Amino acid sequence: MAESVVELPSRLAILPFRNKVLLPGAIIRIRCTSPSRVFTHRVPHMAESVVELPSRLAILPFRNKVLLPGAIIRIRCTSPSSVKLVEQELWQKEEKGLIGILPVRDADESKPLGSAISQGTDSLDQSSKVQGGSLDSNKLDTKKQNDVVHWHARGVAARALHLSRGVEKPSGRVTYIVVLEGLCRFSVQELSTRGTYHTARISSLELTKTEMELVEQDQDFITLSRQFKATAMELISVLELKQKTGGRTKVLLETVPVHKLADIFAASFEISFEEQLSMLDAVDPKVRLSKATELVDRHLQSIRVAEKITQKVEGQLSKSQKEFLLRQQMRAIKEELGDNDDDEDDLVALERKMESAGMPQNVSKLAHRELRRLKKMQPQQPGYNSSRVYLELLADLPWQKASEEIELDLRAARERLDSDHYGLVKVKQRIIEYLAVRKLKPDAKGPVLCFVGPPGVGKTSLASSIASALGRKFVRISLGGVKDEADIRGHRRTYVGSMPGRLIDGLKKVAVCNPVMLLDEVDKTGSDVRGDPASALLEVVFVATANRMQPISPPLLDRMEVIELPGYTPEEKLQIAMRHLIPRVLDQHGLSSEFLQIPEGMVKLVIQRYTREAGVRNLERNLAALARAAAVRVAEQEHVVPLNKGVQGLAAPLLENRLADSTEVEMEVIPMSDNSQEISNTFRVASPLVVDEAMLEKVLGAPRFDDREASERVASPGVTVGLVWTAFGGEVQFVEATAMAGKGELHLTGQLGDVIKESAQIALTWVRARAADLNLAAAERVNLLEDRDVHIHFPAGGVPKDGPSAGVTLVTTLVSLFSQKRVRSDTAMTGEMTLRGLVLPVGGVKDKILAAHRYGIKRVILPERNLKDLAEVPSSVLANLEILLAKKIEDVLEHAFDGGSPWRQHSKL
Ligand SMILES: Nc1ncnc2c1ncn2[C@@H]1O[C@H](COP(=O)(O)OP(=O)(O)OP(=O)(O)O)[C@@H](O)[C@H]1O
Repeated sequence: MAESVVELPSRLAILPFRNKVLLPGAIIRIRCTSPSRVFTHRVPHMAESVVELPSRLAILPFRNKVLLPGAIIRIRCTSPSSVKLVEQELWQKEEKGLIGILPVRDADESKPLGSAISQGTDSLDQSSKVQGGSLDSNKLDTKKQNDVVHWHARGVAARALHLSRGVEKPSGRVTYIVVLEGLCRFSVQELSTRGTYHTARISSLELTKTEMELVEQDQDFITLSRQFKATAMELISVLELKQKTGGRTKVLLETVPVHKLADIFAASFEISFEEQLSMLDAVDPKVRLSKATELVDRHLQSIRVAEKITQKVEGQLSKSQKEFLLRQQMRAIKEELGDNDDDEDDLVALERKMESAGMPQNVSKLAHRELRRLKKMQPQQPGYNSSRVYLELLADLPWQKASEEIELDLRAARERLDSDHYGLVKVKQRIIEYLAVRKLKPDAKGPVLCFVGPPGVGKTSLASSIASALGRKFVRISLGGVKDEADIRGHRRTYVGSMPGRLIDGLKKVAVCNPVMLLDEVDKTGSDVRGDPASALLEVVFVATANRMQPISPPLLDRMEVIELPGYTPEEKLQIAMRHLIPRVLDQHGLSSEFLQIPEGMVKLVIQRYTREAGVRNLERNLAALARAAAVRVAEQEHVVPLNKGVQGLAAPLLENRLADSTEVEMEVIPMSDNSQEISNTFRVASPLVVDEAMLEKVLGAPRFDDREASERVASPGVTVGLVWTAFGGEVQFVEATAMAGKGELHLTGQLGDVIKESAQIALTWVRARAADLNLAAAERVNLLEDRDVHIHFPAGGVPKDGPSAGVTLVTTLVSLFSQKRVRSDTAMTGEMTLRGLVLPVGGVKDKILAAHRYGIKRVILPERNLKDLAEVPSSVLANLEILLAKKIEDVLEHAFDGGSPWRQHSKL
């Protein structure tokens, strides 16, 4: 490979590669199987200037065709005479082979043109002199004696660039394919036959070098060649644009002598035989140039004309195509609008839609005024579109369409609520009362019910139960994140980019005027949202949901009747799971208890180890994950695919084949119907899959929660277990404090509201003021000094915590920090405190106690004045908890520490 230059011989054996290229430097391994053809190829040397012609040449006649100098042509020789010629003159002679190509014209063609020779006899050795002009001759072939052909008196000497010999036929016949390159003109002095082919005595018609030099100085020649080159250049540029080629031709133009170029160009055009002959006869370079210029120019013009025509055609095509596309689009849009009538004017259609929309009179009046305005407008005019969209919307709204309110059957409604929801006794009772009032006084504008509670406690599903009890459609409108009231109410129509509000959108979506509309997350709207939708949309029954009451603006809250849904206890969750969630989840995954069983014990584990929420949303998700895993397993079971009858009839041969010959079973897709029972029956399983602990871990991962968390967190002094209330319901929160060198300042971290910051300041002041009463060793007392900063942190939960319920927790944390005594890890507390140490009651006690229960807390310290709230707490929860009541902060401290308070004596209040 390193050898830089390879010396090539002038002739090489050629191996053809079909659709493949071997590049220099590449290495390739091939298998040769075909009986070989032998190819040889000579690399052309365009630059070779003068060819030495012998005085005699073997002649290959070209019927009605001319080979011009510089042209390259590929011919197949099959006739015995030409095969013989190629064999003897080219194949055997290797590189020296030159032959003469002489045009012949069929005798029956019209009169010969230009110089021609006649070869009059069929005798082998006979020859005839050229007698100027043209002469008829009989062809040599004795069989065709009578066929008269005209031999042209001028020809072109050619050499073979490429020769290939075809495989010999059984008959012994061979064929040759020859690529010939025309070299120079000659004239025939005498034509004779040698064996089966002709030879001729010839003389070259090429100018000698000196003659050529003389011509090149001729002013006419210079002008002509300039003209030719310019035209040729123009042609090349045009072709280049069209085909992105031409680079090589440009090079030719610069390197090849212009009189040769004339031939090359002429040879590449499709011109008549007569023109080819006259080109061949143009021995004078000036004549040749002017003829070639004319040809090139003609070609150029014809390309231009052709281009113009295509452009015109293309233009017409694309215009009609464009129209077609636009029409298609218009039809699609019309279809979308439910308006298939192609010819109908859009506005007429709109008007008709408005007529049938059943708008009340005042609306209809207004709409028609708008329509009149619209009709006068141009579609391009600003405002046209918004006006149209507005009218479309008006026409689309369900002014008259209503679900027929069924006679409200309170007993059925109660049954429905009961069957859909476990527990929630008070909530359901309140809903029944609400429905009863509606029944007695259907037009009464009842309050908007607002379900408030943490996520996943059933707010949405209660609202949808109300809808089905009333026999109405249900639509949920999410108000989360709405900042601008216009988002709900809609923009003023004149506002650019105005849109209907979410309520109107919702109405359009359900397409009835009296749905039950759930305003979801009213607490998540900006505080300036205050309108009263119920007063505008009288037919609609509104129900709202919120996670917390506090952020709801008071005017809005005023119009709603709040029903609080607290979180569930683990026992309630278990019941909800067994009775509602598991059947629903199985159903959703096309399974039944025949396939998957989740025992109570396992559901308990899911509740304890994988969820710690107030509602059942994550519990439902985890159960769904188990069902998915089971569905996969069922689908994978190989031996249990007996299909039910209906399907079997259809798929039996396929299945039989599959089962017979392979381990892979391709199952038929069974159309899913609403009735999942039917689907389940299509497979029969030997035994159901029963979820165990191993499967829990495999599917749900390692347990996410355990009861040891509290004891681990409070292992060091300065940490306490507080109970707080968040948007997710009650939560257990570990409050941590530490002290360090500083200026006696208090640092607080965690997402905290102002009230808590105040509580922390009060707590620190209170403890520092009573430093003397703390039963502390000198070393520990150091933490209380004024050169110490205190840092308190409320970790975990990205939920801002506010509300004044953390006072007692903060004091306990600080006392633990300063006394270096640990609090009890099984005890959680809640309560606010005054500067003087009195414990005040707090809200959300039920939720907080539920949270403590979820976390496995055993003791809860509560303000004494929250005692009454315990009535709300399910007894199953209370049975597992020790409730300790505190009146003063000292009571809290007494209960919080192992072995009593680190207090020396109760301080005087
Ligand atoms: N008491 C219950 N009995 C039966 N299923 C319940 C009960 N409570 C909740 N669920 C079920 O728990 C799932 C979550 O309930 P839902 O979507 O109504 O919660 P939500 O309170 O509206 O939550 P969010 O505030 O996140 O919208 C639903 O599938 C619901 O049917």
